[in-house]
Amino acid sequence: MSIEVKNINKRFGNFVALENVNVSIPTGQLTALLGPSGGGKTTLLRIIAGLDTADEGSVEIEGVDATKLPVQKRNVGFVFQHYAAFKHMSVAKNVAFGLEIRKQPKEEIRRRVDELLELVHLSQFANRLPAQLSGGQRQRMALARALAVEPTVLLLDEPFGALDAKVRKELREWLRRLHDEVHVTTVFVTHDQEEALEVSDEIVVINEGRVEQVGSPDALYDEPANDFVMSFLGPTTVLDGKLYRPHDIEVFTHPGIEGSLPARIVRELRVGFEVRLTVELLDAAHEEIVVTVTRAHQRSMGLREGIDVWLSPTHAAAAVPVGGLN
Ligand SMILES: Nc1ncnc2c1ncn2[C@@H]1O[C@H](COP(=O)(O)OP(=O)(O)OP(=O)(O)O)[C@@H](O)[C@H]1O
Repeated sequence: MSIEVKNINKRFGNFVALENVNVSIPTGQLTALLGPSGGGKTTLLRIIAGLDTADEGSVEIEGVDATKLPVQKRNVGFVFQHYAAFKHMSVAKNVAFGLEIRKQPKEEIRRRVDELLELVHLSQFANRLPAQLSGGQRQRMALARALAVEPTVLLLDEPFGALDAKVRKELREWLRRLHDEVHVTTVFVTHDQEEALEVSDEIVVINEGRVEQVGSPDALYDEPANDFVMSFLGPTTVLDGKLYRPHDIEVFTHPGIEGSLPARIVRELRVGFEVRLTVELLDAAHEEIVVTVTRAHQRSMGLREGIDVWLSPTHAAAAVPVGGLN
């Protein structure tokens, strides 16, 4: 393991920001800290970096107890949402900065900067000033600068958070490919579940200062530990006291499927290729649930407002009890 976080507790006054947090972050992987705003992700990242100290607990980096080590001695690289570049220095100089203060030979620095700029696809902008770059290019420069000193771990706090949705999506694909090339142990904070599912090898879900679940994107999606994790990863609906994903509920236009529940379609809403059907159960409680089907499926089955249907979760559906166990 590259980073071992053990029994971390952190309070700000009376407020508990992290409670008994234990996380093992594997070497060479891309790990996401995922969770809602205010959950404690940044606080945990800052404690790993040495920018903040925990009240209790320890942090080990590559087998070394780093709990009391100052930030400069941890050999970590960071990139934050708003990256503070040296405005008067060229892109190449910004990337070279960490190497120059370490007094590396000039030729070696030039070679390394060229290599890094190529890695982040900024070679043609080497002589520009940071203000002459787009937001996405600036974040790529920040990554090159953080990688220059060959950190043991790279810590990214919502590095693409301030960018528009399209650039964000491009950069997350780029980050994945970059990581496949350099394999540096990377921890990145995000509140965007799609970003975490798409980019990471491992996800740590953090909510209200506690770790809710740790696992691969597939494990989290297929076997969410509880209703919080399941609903944080995407839309859900309640059927028979359990939480399901709306596309995991099958709709039949005839009765007779064992365990299926009679219902009536009360609304339909088309969103792109899918159709969200609001369906009212024909029981005493008249609960409304949401089912999604493809447009083609809706057409072929004639699923329209007002018709009676029968509902049954698919066999492979992930399901957790509502208000389920942690
Ligand atoms: N220096 C501080 N003093 C007091 N409270 C703080 C301090 N830093 C963080 N907090 C509180 O600790 C909680 C966790 O904050 P943190 O920034 O770690 O959350 P987060 O999960 O990273 O959220 P976001 O995605 O919004 O950045 C928040 O309620 C925040 O207000």
